[in-house]
Amino acid sequence: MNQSKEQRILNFVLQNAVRGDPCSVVDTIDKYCSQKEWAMNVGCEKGLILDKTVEEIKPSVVLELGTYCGYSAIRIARLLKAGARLLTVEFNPEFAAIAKQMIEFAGVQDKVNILEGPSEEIIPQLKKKYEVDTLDFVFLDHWKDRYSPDTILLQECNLLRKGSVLLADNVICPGAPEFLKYIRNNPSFQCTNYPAHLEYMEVQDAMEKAVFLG
Ligand SMILES: C[C@H](C[C@H]1O[C@@H](n2cnc3c(N)ncnc32)[C@H](O)[C@@H]1O)NC(=O)c1cc(-c2ccc(F)cc2)cc(O)c1O
Ligand SMILES: [Mg+2]
Repeated sequence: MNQSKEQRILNFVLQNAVRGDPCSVVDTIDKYCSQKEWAMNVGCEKGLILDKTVEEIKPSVVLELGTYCGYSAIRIARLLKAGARLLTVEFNPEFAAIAKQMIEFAGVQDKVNILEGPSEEIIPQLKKKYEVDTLDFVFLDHWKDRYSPDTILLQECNLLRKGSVLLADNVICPGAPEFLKYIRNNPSFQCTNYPAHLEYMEVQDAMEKAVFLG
C-alpha cells in the first residue's frame, strides 16, 4: 500500500529534523514542501505573520481550526509562554495521526491538544468538555466556507472576549469571500489584511486579522 504524501512528509521530518527542536521541524517541512511535494501548510512567509501575531498577543488559550500535519500547531506552540495551551481541531483521522507524531517529535506535545472531529461539533464542547473560558487567539485554516459559520458559532458559544484575535489563512487563495464580507461588515470586528503568497508558490494570497471588540 503506497504511502500518503502526509506520511512522506512525516518520514522526511523523522529522518532529517532534530528531535525536540520545533524550528528544525518547521524548516524541514518547508524544505520538503518547497523542493519535493507541495502541501497546504501555512508556510514560511505567512508563518512569519502568524508568529508576529502570536508574539504580540502572548495568548494563554489558542484555538486552531484545521491541524493538517501540525505545521502551524508547532509554529504556534513553540512561541507559547509556560502554562499556555493550544487546542487544534482536525476531522481527518489520518491527518490527525500524522500531526500527533509531528507534534511529539517537535517536543511541543505538552502545550498542544489535538481534538479530532469537525469544528462545528467541537466548538460547542470547548467550555464544558475542554474547560475553556474564552479564547485569546483563533487561527482559521480549515475549509474556507466554514470560516464565517464557525466565527458566528464562536460568538454564540461566548468563546470570544473583548480583544480576542482571529487570524484567517487563505482569504485570497483558495479564498474565503463570504468570510471577508461577513467580518469586514461586522462592527464588532476590527479587520486588518496582510497580503502574502500561497505557501511555496508565487500566487497571491493574504491573511485577515480580526479583533473582536466585544
Ligand atoms: C482545509 C484544509 C486544512 C485542513 O482542515 C481540515 N478541515 C477542514 N474542515 C474541517 C472542519 N470543519 N473541522 C476540522 N478540520 C477541518 C482538513 O481535513 C485539512 O486537514 N486547508 C486547505 O484546504 C487549504 C488549501 C490550500 C490550497 C490552495 C491552492 C490550491 F490549488 C489547493 C489548495 C491552501 C491552504 O493554505 C489550505 O489551508
Ligand atoms: Mg491554509
